[in-house]
Amino acid sequence: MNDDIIVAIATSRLEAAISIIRLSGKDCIAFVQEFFTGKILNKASHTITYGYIKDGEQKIDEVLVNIYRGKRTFSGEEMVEINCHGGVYITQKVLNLCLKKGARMAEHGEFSKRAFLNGRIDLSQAEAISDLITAKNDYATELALKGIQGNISHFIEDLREDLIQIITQIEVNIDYPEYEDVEELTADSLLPKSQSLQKKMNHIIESSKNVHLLKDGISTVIIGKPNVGKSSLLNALLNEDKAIVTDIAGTTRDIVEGTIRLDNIILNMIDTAGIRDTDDIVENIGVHKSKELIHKADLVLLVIDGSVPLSKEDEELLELSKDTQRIIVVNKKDQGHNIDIEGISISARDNDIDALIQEIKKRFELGQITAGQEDILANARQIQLLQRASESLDNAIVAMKNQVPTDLIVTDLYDSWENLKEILGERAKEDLLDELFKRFCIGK
Ligand SMILES: Nc1nc2c(c(=O)[nH]1)N(C=O)[C@@H](CNc1ccc(C(=O)N[C@@H](CCC(=O)O)C(=O)O)cc1)CN2
Ligand SMILES: Nc1nc2c(ncn2[C@@H]2O[C@H](COP(=O)(O)OP(=O)(O)OP(=O)(O)O)[C@@H](O)[C@H]2O)c(=O)[nH]1
Ligand SMILES: [Mg+2]
Repeated sequence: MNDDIIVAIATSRLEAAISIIRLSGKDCIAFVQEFFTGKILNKASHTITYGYIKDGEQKIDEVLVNIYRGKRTFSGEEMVEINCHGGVYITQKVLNLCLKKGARMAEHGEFSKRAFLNGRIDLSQAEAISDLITAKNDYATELALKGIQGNISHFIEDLREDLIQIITQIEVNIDYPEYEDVEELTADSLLPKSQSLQKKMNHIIESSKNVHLLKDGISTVIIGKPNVGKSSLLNALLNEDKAIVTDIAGTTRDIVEGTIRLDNIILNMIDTAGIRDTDDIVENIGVHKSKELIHKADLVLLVIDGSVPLSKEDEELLELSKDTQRIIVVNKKDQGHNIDIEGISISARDNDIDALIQEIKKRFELGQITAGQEDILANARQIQLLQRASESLDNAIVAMKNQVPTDLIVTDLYDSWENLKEILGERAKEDLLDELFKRFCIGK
């Protein structure tokens, strides 16, 4: 099955100057030679040849063809790229010809999947390729590029190296209890090594936790009692009249969303229904949703009307959001503030929101994450596996402290080992791979 020649349009499917049609699989150079006038059969790898794509005697397009001989290619097997004219129709025509001649349409991410299956890259590198394509800011691109170069692979390998040393020390002792050079195997000698390894793991887990903020943006919910100016704030941040603003309390019923970029920070904002006790059924559903969102969000903007004294509803919201990452926004500054609370003063109506923007930037100085910190995981899958590795190691540590027989300790250590392997996809099952590569785009 892996001998199939797969084909896909590898460029944007819009009208453009040039499109690349990418093929991968055994003997795909000979395959393309059948309908290409340039001579590529005996050309060296990584060369470009000019000619025409022909369907029988019929010229289809004037093209350049790149050939890549296995295994040193993107997919780790023989590849061809046809650079045709970038019209939507002409590109489709060349693709259809490849299909007619016997290639099959590539699935999402199948070129990268082959690169993985052919051993050219590991799973963390494959994920990084996908991340680079979907990256929306500099942090995300830098992180993804490091991942492609094997940054994650390397520090996971280092953890594995530490772990295997501990395991070996125990195994050698089990197998050759009389062997003289074996470091004396007491909990005293294994424990410090295991603890320092666990510390390394936990450090990586901690520093990786904010990565989703940087890659996917900060989910930001705007809450407050009715009429304080939540929708006005959303509109001011978005710089457009997206949400309806009126002086009627209870204007926003359902959530309104919008995304802005503050330098490299992406805010995915949600404007909610003002929170109050109400008999209106529709409004009540909105209020319920707003309360739920408070605990799901990465950032809560609690809006308070500063022109009037703090009300019971404000107090409730202050209490409800007190354990979240929260900014108290005191609105209607233009009317003069008549309130005693620490917060950021703004006037949403007059677009006077700079202080708030500065505060958000200060709270999320995400640049630090990539600048200083080298060892960072890229996604929830990887973090979860490292967490499991750390938990298994913890079991082993507890066992060591309790002088449990070493052959039992080894079982936990192997568990830890397996989880580390899975981060790089070494144990990944077929269905997991399918699931992962489905998220890639066609042609990647
Ligand atoms: N035309 C074209 N442009 C492209 C790609 C491509 O496949 N084709 N890429 C695809 O995404 C990216 C570049 N990434 C690539 C990664 C590895 C190899 C590759 O051939 N690797 C071999 C040989 C490396 C070498 O010669 O040193 C290897 O690693 O063994 C090629 C492209 C972006 N631009
Ligand atoms: N003076 C003044 N009025 C404001 C300011 N921001 C909003 N308003 C007014 O306050 C009223 C309510 O604004 P909205 O943005 O609809 O308030 P909301 O919090 O979304 O209200 P609900 O959706 O009903 O919960 C409108 O009349 C706005 O023009 C401000 O900074 N200063
Ligand atoms: Mg509103």
